[in-house]
Amino acid sequence: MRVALLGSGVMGTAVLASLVAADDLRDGAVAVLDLRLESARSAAASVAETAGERGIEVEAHDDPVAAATGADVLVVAVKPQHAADLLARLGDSVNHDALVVSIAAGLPTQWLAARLPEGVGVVRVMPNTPATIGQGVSAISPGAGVGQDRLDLVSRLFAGTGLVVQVPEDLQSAVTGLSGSGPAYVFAMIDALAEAGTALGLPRALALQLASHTVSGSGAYAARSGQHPALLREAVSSPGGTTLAALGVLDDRAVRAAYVAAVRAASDRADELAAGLESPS
Ligand SMILES: NC(=O)C1=CN([C@@H]2O[C@H](COP(=O)(O)OP(=O)(O)OC[C@H]3O[C@@H](n4cnc5c(N)ncnc54)[C@H](O)[C@@H]3O)[C@@H](O)[C@H]2O)C=CC1
Ligand SMILES: O=C(O)[C@@H]1CCC=N1
Repeated sequence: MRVALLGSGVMGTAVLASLVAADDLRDGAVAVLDLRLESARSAAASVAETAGERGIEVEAHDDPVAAATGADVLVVAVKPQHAADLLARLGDSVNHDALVVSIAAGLPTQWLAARLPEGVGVVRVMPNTPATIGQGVSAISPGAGVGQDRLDLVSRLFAGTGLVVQVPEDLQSAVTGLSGSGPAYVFAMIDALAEAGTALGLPRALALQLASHTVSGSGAYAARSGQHPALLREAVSSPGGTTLAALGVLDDRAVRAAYVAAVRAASDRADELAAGLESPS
């Protein structure tokens, strides 16, 4: 199998690590494309060892046609605003039986399909940055005419990013608002908690360690325990104790409502990105 990874920024590089870990790629090839050849080279270098062990050839390109030619699967990993330009540059280099997988926020499969040769299947995926350490979550949605076999292939190719779930495409903006952008909300929380600890006299490095492990441990506990988070929160909150004093402050400052509004704002922005797209000329 030959895969073309189109865009080797933050997410493209994380997806590349997952691609080279997939059994479907054994003895295959990945062409990594970026306008900035240095970026493509550095992404390729980041997986060189694993790729070498698995007989996968990884090439760096700055020419879209050279990268896309002969690819069975093409992964679009440029910013949504750059996708039209990228697809136009691919010209006739995309095989009619190829599968295009887009991780770009907001871009509908129909919009992508309209810019690709007839018959090319499109799958939309929304990963998140913890994919970099294989602990992300990727939501996948098939476009028109994409069957279960090709969806299963995409699940395998993204398995190295972490959990893979399937959602109808009309839920992709909601997914983007929650898990796609979500790591940023959590990192902002870690930063704030660590700063608070430092202000209370903890050494900065220790405060950061305590904050990030509290978040990762709580996330793993919530995911694995099967208990509702309200019950887990209650188990921390002794009557008349320290936790309820803190939760009272968060309630006074409407932190819960702020999270709800933040996720909605991100989801609305994904819809806006889609609404702002031009029709193919
Ligand atoms: N960063 C994140 O947390 C997530 C990003 N995404 C999506 O992933 C996509 C990529 O995002 P990032 O990796 O964060 O962006 P990035 O800016 O880090 O990477 C994009 C790369 O595409 C390259 N590029 C731009 N135009 C190109 C073209 N015409 N041909 C070849 N290369 C081109 C740029 O040089 C850059 O290296 C976006 O569509 C974003 O919506 C999805 C989920 C999470
Ligand atoms: O901020 C963005 O637009 C991208 C999509 C999801 C996370 N980052």
